[in-house]
Amino acid sequence: MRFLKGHGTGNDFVLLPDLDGRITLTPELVATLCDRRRGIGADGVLRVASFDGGEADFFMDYWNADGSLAEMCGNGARVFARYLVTAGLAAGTISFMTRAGVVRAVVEGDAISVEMTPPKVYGVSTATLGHLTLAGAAVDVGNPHLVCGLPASVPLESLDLTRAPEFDTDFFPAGVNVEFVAPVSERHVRMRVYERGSAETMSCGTGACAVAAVALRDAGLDDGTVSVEVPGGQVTVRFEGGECWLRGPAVLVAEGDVDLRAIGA
Ligand SMILES: N[C@@H](CCC[C@H](N)C(=O)O)C(=O)O
Repeated sequence: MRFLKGHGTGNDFVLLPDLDGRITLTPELVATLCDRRRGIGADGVLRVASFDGGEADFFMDYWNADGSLAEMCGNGARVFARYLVTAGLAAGTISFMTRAGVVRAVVEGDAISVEMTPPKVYGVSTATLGHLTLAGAAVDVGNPHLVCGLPASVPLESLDLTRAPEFDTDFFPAGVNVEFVAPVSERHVRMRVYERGSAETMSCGTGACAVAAVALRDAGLDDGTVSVEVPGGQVTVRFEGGECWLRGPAVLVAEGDVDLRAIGA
């Protein structure tokens, strides 16, 4: 099976070109491909499929590393756009379908901007990590997020994210991505994330949008740009006139063929 590997600020993906619809993905196949020892290794899989609906020519079929489906992946969308342009399948402003609706992407040199579902801050819940329980803002970015601000006494680097944070499953019946945030200034934050279905990742685009939305809300602003530092680099999130744009680097690093029998799929 032909694949490419790409990442956006260290959030990495196996891309499977499948414009003729020959690939049948299963949770087991996705989990095997994403296995960092037995497979290729990635935080998720992006199947590049055709779309026939008029609004877009392509469908971003995103799967988390554990084989679960998610509505949206912001970094994945940037890597998906990088693939379409590199493969000569699209140029200029690119539109493609996701499970959260149509997405527009614009290539700006090394960076790619993607128009995201405008984040909706809709409630308050908690996450528990060991002995630390934190209140957080629930944010919908097409997929669910819980944005937890850290007290100044708890350094971001000190968190043990090798284990999943506990959360209120009545509040988030479909699971949640949990962001831990340390402010740098009003419009500059640092974050780490524990992703639903992928564990700790180096970056999360929808998570950055959720965190930026909470930062702007806390500053009493509707519009503005927030810089979000993640372990894998930096992205920016711009809110303007009701739109939300995620911008950051997206690169393809390899391509090849994976032997499905050898990886036990
Ligand atoms: N890394 C992604 C988010 C991927 C989906 C997430 N794990 C979920 O289950 O909602 C991003 O860049 O947005």
